[in-house]
Amino acid sequence: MPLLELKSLAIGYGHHRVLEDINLTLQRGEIVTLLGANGAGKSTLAKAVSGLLRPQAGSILLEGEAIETLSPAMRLQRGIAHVPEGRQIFAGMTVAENLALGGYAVSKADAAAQLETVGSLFPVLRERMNDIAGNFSGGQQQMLAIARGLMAKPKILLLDEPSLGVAPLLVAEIFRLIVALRQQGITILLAEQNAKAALSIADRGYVFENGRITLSGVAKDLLESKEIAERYLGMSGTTEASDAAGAALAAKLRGVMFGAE
Ligand SMILES: Nc1ncnc2c1ncn2[C@@H]1O[C@H](COP(=O)(O)OP(=O)(O)OP(=O)(O)O)[C@@H](O)[C@H]1O
Repeated sequence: MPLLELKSLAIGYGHHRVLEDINLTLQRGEIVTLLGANGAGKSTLAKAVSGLLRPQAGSILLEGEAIETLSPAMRLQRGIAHVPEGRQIFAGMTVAENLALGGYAVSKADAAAQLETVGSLFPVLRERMNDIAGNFSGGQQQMLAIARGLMAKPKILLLDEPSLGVAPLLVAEIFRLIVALRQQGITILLAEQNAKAALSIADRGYVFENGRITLSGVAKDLLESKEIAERYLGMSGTTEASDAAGAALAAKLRGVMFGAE
């Protein structure tokens, strides 16, 4: 049974339908990336999973149990933590205060244990516990946002554009950190515009276009397919689609684009 399963999900804002017929699975221990251009609906999907948006149709199953009617707080208690786009840290508060808020839903003992884990994952935060978060660089604020999410002891971490507004050197560190989180047993759903970086650490990926998933597959195959890279992921200069998997995906892409397999 998948850890998380989205079935025929439709999501939107009022009468504005953004996503239609979304079917997606997340297995325990996976990093799965959501790819697509600006406005493709990646954040919208993340909000529906964490409960900030109610789906208009379809279901969301966590370990086989429907959760689409649960509040965000209840989903957090069940193990889904959302690290939103733009970080949304409490800029006027200290690092320690931000982390304490992240741990509000777990027991004191769990929060203390998570604080230890977070401290060892982010030495830079441990050293600056009493500093005001708003004075941090973009990358450090992103680390704090991830750390705050971890304080809830999640099974699933929804990371929305963690590389946005972060200096290149720190971007690499953040992606390394995501891999380290998976090694600690956390399952990750990663929405990213930095498709190449996301696919290079992910197990699988889903491509969003025109409100639907137009393509999904093993991250390595998506990364190696030149056609997909150029047409769907906005990347150029990647290597030829040299193997059978890449060619198969390219054929599928032609099917998607021209309505024939
Ligand atoms: N609060 C809102 N009310 C109405 N429409 C919205 C709202 N938030 C997003 N949208 C619309 O939903 C669509 C998908 O936006 P979304 O933010 O999910 O895309 P995205 O793939 O995450 O892109 P980005 O990386 O730019 O955030 C867009 O057309 C956007 O204008």
